[in-house]
Parts: sequence; structure tokens; C-alpha cells
Amino acid sequence: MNLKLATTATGSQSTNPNPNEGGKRQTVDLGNGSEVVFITRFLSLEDSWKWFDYLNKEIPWIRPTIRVFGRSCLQPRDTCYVASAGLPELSYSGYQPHAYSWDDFPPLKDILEAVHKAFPGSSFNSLLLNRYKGGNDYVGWHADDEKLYGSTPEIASVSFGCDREFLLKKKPSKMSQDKRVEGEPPSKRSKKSNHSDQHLFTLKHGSLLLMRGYTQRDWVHSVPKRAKAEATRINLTFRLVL
Ligand SMILES: O=C(O)CCC(=O)C(=O)O
Ligand SMILES: [Fe+2]
Repeated sequence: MNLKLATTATGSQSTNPNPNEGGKRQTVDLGNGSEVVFITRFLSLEDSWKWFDYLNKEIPWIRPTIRVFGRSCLQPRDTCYVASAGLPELSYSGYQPHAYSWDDFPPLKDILEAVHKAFPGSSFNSLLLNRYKGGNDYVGWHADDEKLYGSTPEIASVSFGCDREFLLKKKPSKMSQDKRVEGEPPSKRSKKSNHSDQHLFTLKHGSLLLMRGYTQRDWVHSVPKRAKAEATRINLTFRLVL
């Protein structure tokens, strides 16, 4: 298996432009216009615990019934949805979450502001929240490729609480999605690429992971079950609905 651990991957490292942000940001070029930016210590530990406690207590978490491969099942994690007024409604796996307003949970606006500061060229107007109440909760392989996010969605994911592994796996390649060199056989091309087709990031308390470019078109991601991850994890995924 060709799996790259983010902590040892040869992604470029740069000094952070946000002085409040600890540590370095790591940019991992996934190839063909897909990219991940990872900041391990995006928020201070103190702020992160303050926000964890707030979110754990104040968010009206629900565990909806969704449809997977034609069957109804309980979503294997808690969820909530926040969006700016007037946006088209989100719907996934046959489920349409109620859209709360940013004003319902003012601390979310502070976290959004920190994300916008770290990525001044990016803009987010909606937020899907996830709560994993232990290692049995998970999110299966998927891409956040709903039409309302457009063709190159940017998704900024902020994590609180228990460390969990975040996996990225390249979708089976379609000729139309690959940048091809005319006349070169596929076997030669794949040997030449030094891009890995799987990546693993450990999403720690206070970290931020941004997916952009064609990541949702060409890759799938998951947070698998982990028996040893006993504590609660909360994850915020900021998105832009067009
Ligand atoms: O919990 C995470 O880190 C990922 C969540 C996710 O992929 C999603 O909400 O679409
Ligand atoms: Fe996702």
C-alpha cells in the first residue's frame, strides 16, 4: 500500500502568516490540481477546550436516519447544520438538515473569523458540524461533491477533542480526469508520478485541514472507526454554498 503519513510526507512547509497560529502549515500537493493544507496547531489548546465545551453542550446535536445504498440507517455520528440566510438547502444521503443561523451560536462566528484570517482568499458561508462520541462513531468514504458547492469546493475542517485519523484515497482514475501526456501508455505515466494515492492525517485538538482544488472530484475521505478513540471528538467543516 502506498500510504503517506502527513507528518512525514514531503509537502512544503512554510511559516504561518497568522501570528496567532502556532506551528507550521504543511501543503500537500495531491496531484492534478488537488491540494490539502494542514495546520496542526491552528487554535491554542485553551481556546480549543473552551470551544469544545461550548459546542458539546450548546449545539442541538441530532443523529439522523439517512439512506445508504437504498437502506435506512442511523448516521454513525451526531450532526448539526448552520448556514447564512437565503442559501439553497443542503441535502445528502436523503436527509435535509435544518439550517440554523450563525446568530444562534455566536462562538461559531469567532471560529469562522479565525479560519477566514488563516485563508484570506477563501470564503465560507455554511458549516456542517459532526460529533463522534467514541471510536465506534465514524464517517465512511465519501466526497463532498454536492452540486451546490460547485466544481472545486474548498472545505476547511477544524477539530476538537479526541485525536482521530483522517484518510484520503484517490478515486479510481478516469481517463478524462487525468492530465495525460499524449502517446504515453498509462503504465509509464503511473510509474513516473511521485504522488501517493493515499494519505493519512492525524486530526488533533485545535487542528485545521483544508481541502481544495479538485480534491472532492478526484479523492474520497473518511474518519474510520478506532477502538482506542474512546473520547468525544467534534469536527466543524466550513463550506461555501454558491
Ligand atoms: O470529521 C471529519 O474530520 C470529517 C467530516 C466530513 O468529512 C464531513 O463532514 O463531510
Ligand atoms: Fe466530508
